[in-house]
Amino acid sequence: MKVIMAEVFSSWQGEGGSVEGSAFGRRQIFVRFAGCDLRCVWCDSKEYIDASRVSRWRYEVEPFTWKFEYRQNPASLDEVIDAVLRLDTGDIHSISYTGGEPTLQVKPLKAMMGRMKELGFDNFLETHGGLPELIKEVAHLTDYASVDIKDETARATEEWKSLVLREVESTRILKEAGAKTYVKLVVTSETKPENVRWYAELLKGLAPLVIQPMEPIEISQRQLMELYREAAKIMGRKNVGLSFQVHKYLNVL
Ligand SMILES: C[S@@+](CC[C@H](N)C(=O)[O-])C[C@H]1O[C@@H](n2cnc3c(N)ncnc32)[C@H](O)[C@@H]1O
Ligand SMILES: Nc1nc2[nH]cc(C(=O)O)c2c(=O)[nH]1
Ligand code: SF4
Ligand SMILES: [Mg+2]
Repeated sequence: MKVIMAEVFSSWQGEGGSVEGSAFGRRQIFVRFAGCDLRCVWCDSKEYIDASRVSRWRYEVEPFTWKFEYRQNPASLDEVIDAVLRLDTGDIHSISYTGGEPTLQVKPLKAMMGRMKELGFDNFLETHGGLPELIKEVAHLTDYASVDIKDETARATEEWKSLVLREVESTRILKEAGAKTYVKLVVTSETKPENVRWYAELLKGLAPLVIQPMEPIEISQRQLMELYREAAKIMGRKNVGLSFQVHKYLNVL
């Protein structure tokens, strides 16, 4: 089976804060799929969102060395799994599937998740959740899920409100399938408190929320805490947390 890959590397999970379902600080092998159907203005993986322009993928040869080898796309599933297994250091909490949007290539994603479970690994899915029909295909193989809600300021799509509703639906599907799931909201200084209140109403009783400032950070601490408080007032004080992209500060992948 073929898949359009971006990269495979070893790191620790740098996002997620301290809510249930987060794997923040855990060792992971990251499998980054090429291609995305959204266009978040602040996306830090822009070079991978047009799959047709990702002619080759890279895999790290040894953890934390920044040494890569390159292969042509499309990759075979077996070569991707080999690249993952050679990075297994015996302390791996879970395999992170990210992108781009991993669910867009749902057939190889599903096959790979099934294979990694057989090999004894847990699966961590990082997704925008905009495609609940595809989430349904992999929910039973997902141990952990981080589902983004795209704020209006991300300008991810013209159909922003319906995207949010689909993301909430994906969260519901993952929870019902037994995946430990949290929702991540990237915020900017332009994020409207009324929008955060809307997301919080939708998520209340469903899944915890982490609020993650867009990098590079431009939102003030005061604004950030105001958004936090609005969400916590609706969802409950134990169901909201902050998340930062810590890997960027520590200069790891
Ligand atoms: C590159 S995305 C890939 C997974 C999926 N497409 C998604 O958006 O959830 C991985 C994570 O990085 C976050 N992210 C990307 N660029 C960011 C930035 N500039 N600041 C903060 N978070 C960012 C996304 O919100 C998402 O949670
Ligand atoms: N260390 C590290 N943690 C991450 N958490 C989410 C990431 C992603 O790009 O999906 C990511 C990433 O690229 N590196
Ligand atoms: S959904 Fe994820 S990969 Fe796609 S543009 Fe937004 S942040 Fe980037
Ligand atoms: Mg990233």
